[in-house]
Formats: sequence, structure tokens, C-alpha cells
Amino acid sequence: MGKKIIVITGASGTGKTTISQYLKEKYNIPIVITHTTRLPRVGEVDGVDYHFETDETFKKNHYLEQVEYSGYHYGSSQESLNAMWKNVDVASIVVDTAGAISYEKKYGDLAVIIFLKLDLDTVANRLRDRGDDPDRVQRRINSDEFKRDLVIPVELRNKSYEIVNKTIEKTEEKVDKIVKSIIIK
Ligand SMILES: Nc1ncnc2c1ncn2[C@@H]1O[C@H](COP(=O)(O)OP(=O)(O)OP(=O)(O)O)[C@@H](O)[C@H]1O
Ligand SMILES: Nc1nc2c(ncn2[C@@H]2O[C@H](COP(=O)(O)O)[C@@H](O)[C@H]2O)c(=O)[nH]1
Repeated sequence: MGKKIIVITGASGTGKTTISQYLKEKYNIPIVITHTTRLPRVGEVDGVDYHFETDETFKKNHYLEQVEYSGYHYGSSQESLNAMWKNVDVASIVVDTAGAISYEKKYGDLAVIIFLKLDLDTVANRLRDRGDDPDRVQRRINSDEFKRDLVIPVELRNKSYEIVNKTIEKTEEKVDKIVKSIIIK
């Protein structure tokens, strides 16, 4: 089997991190940690959930792709992915749809893209239930990036696995099939 990067994308709150953790726990698929200038949420740990950066330190890294999302910078580095691929064949990464398009363009079939989707009301409830500050949830929901990522972009159509993440058991079953198809190839 060759190298693969499972790119998990979709709007904020659709369950991308949850699925990357499922892949790690069930299949030992490590997660490429990305960089951000936003502040950590309660319970988030530097170097585990993100490399948390200031505006100054963020500029010093080399990025494969970077975006601005809801007022903060986010970026993923080639070095982190290459370091993973030295040790394992398959890794996962969680990015917005602009990032997923960059991975698709750069890696083609090596990028296995999973687009998670949900209706707006369900996502908003999940973000609030996650404990996000209600003002921040509102700001995020109003952001152009959030609205954009609720719908699969044209560049990823027919190149992604689309999953409606309503019930976690059904989503995990679909993810299991994707992993098996990668491992068998
Ligand atoms: N199928 C599901 N059913 C119910 N709750 C879910 C499901 N999947 C994820 N969740 C919950 O929804 C919340 C948002 O999930 P998660 O943090 O994984 O989303 P995300 O897409 O990574 O968000 P963000 O992009 O903002 O980091 C979490 O509290 C998570 O436990
Ligand atoms: N294009 C990229 N998107 C990224 C990266 N790291 C995270 N993200 C995405 O940003 C939003 C907001 O994340 P949050 O943790 O503040 O809720 C979400 O869609 C993430 O998937 C990255 O390096 N590049």
C-alpha cells in the first residue's frame, strides 16, 4: 500500500475532529497537527490539539496551505506530513474546505477526502453543546467560511466521500468501509 492522507473536511461542528480521533483510536491512524492563532478552548492542549501560535510565530513556519477562518490564521505544514509518512502509510488531517482543495490538488489520489455535512440547526446545537462561547458560535455561524463549508465545493465533487454525520454509529460504519478500501488497495 502506498502513502495516503485522509483529509477530513466540512463546516465547523460537523464532527471532523471526532472522526479523526475515531481513526486514531480504532485504526492507529495518527493525526497531523496543524497550526492556529486562535486561543485554546477549555481542555485543548498545545502540541496535541493544535500548535497554538501568536501572529508573530505563525509567520515563521512553512505551510503547505494556510487560510484565514473566522478571524484567525490556520495552516498545515509539509514537514509535519512528511514526518508522519516516515513512520506510517496513512495519516489524517482536519482542515476547512479550502485546505481540502489544496490537498486534493497537491496529492490527487493520495488524498482521501471525507466531507462531513449536517443541517445548520444541528451544527449550531452541537457547537453550543460542545461548550463554545455563545457569542463566538454566533460569530462563527455568520462567517463566510462557515456558510461556504456547509456545502461541498465544486472542486471536491466526485472526488470525496460525503457523509451526513447524524448518528455516530452510522458515520463510523461508513468510515470503516473507507478505511478498508484504502488498506486493501
Ligand atoms: N454523530 C454525532 N452525534 C452527536 N454529536 C456529535 C456527533 N459527531 C460529533 N459530535 C459532537 O459534536 C461536537 C462537534 O464535533 P467536532 O468537535 O468533532 O467538530 P469539528 O468539525 O471538528 O469542529 P471544528 O471545526 O469547530 O473544530 C462535539 O461536541 C462532538 O462530540
Ligand atoms: N485549511 C486549514 N484549515 C484548518 C487547519 N487547521 C484547522 N482548520 C480548520 O479551521 C476551522 C476552524 O477550526 P477550529 O478548531 O477553530 O474550530 C475548522 O474547519 C478546521 O478544520 C489548517 O491547518 N488548514
